[in-house]
This record gives sequence, structure tokens and C-alpha cells, in this order.
Amino acid sequence: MREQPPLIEADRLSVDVPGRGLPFLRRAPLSILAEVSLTVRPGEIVCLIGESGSGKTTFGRALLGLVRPSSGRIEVDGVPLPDFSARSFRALRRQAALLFQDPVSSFNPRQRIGAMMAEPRAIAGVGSTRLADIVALAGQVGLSERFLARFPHALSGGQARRAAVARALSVTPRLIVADEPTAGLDVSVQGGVLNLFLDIREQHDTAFLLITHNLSVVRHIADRIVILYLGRVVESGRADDVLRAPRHPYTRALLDSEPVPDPTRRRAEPPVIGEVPSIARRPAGCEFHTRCPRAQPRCRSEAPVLADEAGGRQVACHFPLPGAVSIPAPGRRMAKS
Ligand SMILES: Nc1ncnc2c1ncn2[C@@H]1O[C@H](COP(=O)(O)OP(=O)(O)OP(=O)(O)O)[C@@H](O)[C@H]1O
Repeated sequence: MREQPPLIEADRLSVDVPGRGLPFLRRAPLSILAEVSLTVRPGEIVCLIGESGSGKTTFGRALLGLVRPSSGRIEVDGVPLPDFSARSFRALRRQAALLFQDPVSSFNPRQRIGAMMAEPRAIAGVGSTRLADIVALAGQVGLSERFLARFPHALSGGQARRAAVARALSVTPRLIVADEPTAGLDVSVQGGVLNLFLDIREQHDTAFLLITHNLSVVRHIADRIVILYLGRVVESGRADDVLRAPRHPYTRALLDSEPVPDPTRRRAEPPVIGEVPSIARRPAGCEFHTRCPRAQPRCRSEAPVLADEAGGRQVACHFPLPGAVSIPAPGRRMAKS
């Protein structure tokens, strides 16, 4: 049987912005995303992780055309977008929805929640905007009918997040890109939002690209993980594999930065040193070498390539951590990156 093409595939997607400096001098462009490749298959949950400033939000926006990519390619169901024009992305956005980091700021403060949920259907001219159907839509995200008459400011953080999900779902997207979907929520409410995503996937085979730096989100929900550092992919692979045996020292450092439940547990590696460098002053060689506890002279001069490994794993490191050889797990929905 032929393998299904990915729902969406970004191939070496880059985003450059004009550099800062005096306007009459020539300003070198700043590279925010550097040749990031990532695929999401139907029904797959991919988590894009990295520290603040690593380019996660820019990638999510570039994928949906809210930031214009400078180069690269995007394919939907194996068919490349002809170009990065607004028209091409409009067609893509009929199949995909973006959940913003701060849902309330994306709501019209004077629009009631019910009208807000119905609006995408009215604009797209698909689906019913009858009250009974909007009540059913709200029910899918666990909001009762009484919420429909409320204004956004009257919702709690968790309710606002659910309302935003309902609005996204109203036109049954095949892909939801969610930027920090649990930021600012209590842990118990976070679990509710993530379980809602799993239910939606179960019911509609919706795929998710979750942008987060919260590793507990990743542990709860991810099929596959892609790790960004300074706008580049440094490691990717099946969530179980990467979480169990990270290959890149940066991934190891991210995992080590999680609170340790057992204070007697020793860290296997020395911790990562210092701050993230500025994208305006990218280090030569491996861009992580200035913070890497394993750096060798070669790392200072030679940039590693993102190399394929067994089990759909990729890592960009001259001296990766030893890892178990990946064997495709039977029954797992997704395998390839
Ligand atoms: N239009 C722009 N002009 C200049 N720099 C920008 C622009 N947009 C983003 N950046 C820079 O690009 C980098 C990546 O930003 P981005 O918001 O994508 O990162 P992030 O990983 O999502 O961070 P966070 O978790 O804090 O949202 C940051 O250093 C940011 O300051």
C-alpha cells in the first residue's frame, strides 16, 4: 500500500527580516528561521519546542502565511503551493486554523461568544449557524449554552481557550496550529485543554502542530517532536524516542531543565552554560557550541548537518549523545518525520 502523503510539509522554510541599523547603511537581513523542514500527517500531533526566541511562533505563522516565508516550499497533500502569495495561503487556511497564544486578544471584545463561534461558518459559507448547531459546537469543547451570550472578558482563561478551539473547529479544519495552548492556565485546566485536543483528534482525525516550551504538554500529547535552536532544527523524532534518549545536547538540556521530582536523582550530563545568543550574532560552526558541555574544537568551526537516523530520527550534532537505536513501534500511528 502506498504511504499517504503528509497533510502538510514544510521543506527548508526560511524567514528573514530586515536587520536593524541606520537606514542609509546597507542592513544585512536577520535570519529568524533557517531552512526548517517539518511534516504533519493526518491525525498526527507534532510538538515544536525550544526556548523563547527560537522561532517557534514565526514558524507556525509562516506555515499559514501570516508571516511571509523568504524561501522554501510548502506542500499540502503532496501538492506544492504555487507561491507564497496571499491567494495561495487563503486556500491553505481553509483547511487549517491557528490558535493564538492569547485567545482573548484575538476576540472582538464587543462580540458575544456564540456569534464569534458562528462567524467562521458565516464567512466561509459552510456549516450551519443555527443556534442549535452552535450549541452543539460549544458542547464539543465542553461549554454549555449559557456561555454563548457572554462577552470574552467574562470568560476564565480555560473557558476562553475552549471558546477559541470551538471557533477554530466550526469549519472543521484538518490541521490546528496552536501556539502555547496552555500558557497561563492552571495545571488542572491545562490537562482539560490537552484532553480536548486528543478528543478532537479522535473524532475528526484532526492533526495538530503544538508550539510550546512546556515539556509536560509534550509528554502528555506528542506523537513527534521537533526541536528548534536559533531558528534551526537540531533534533526531531518520535516523542517516545526523543524523550527517552535525546541525542542532541540541547535536547538533553531542555529535558534537564524540567523540575526534578526526585532531588536525589543525578544529572547524567553537566548543565548547559549561559544565555541564548542573539540571532543577530550567530556563533560560527555549530551555533550551540557556546553553551554546549560537549563542545570540541571541530564544533567551533564546522556547522553540523541535520542527519537522518533510524526510526525517522534526525540530529544535527558532531558528537551526539549515545542513544538506543530506534525500532519502529508497532501500532503507533505515526512514524516518519
Ligand atoms: N519582525 C521581526 N523583526 C525582527 N525580529 C523578529 C521579528 N519577528 C521575530 N523576531 C525575532 O525572531 C526570534 C524568534 O521569535 P519567535 O517569536 O518566533 O520565537 P518563539 O520561539 O516563538 O519565542 P516565544 O516562546 O518567546 O514566543 C526572536 O529573537 C524575535 O525577537
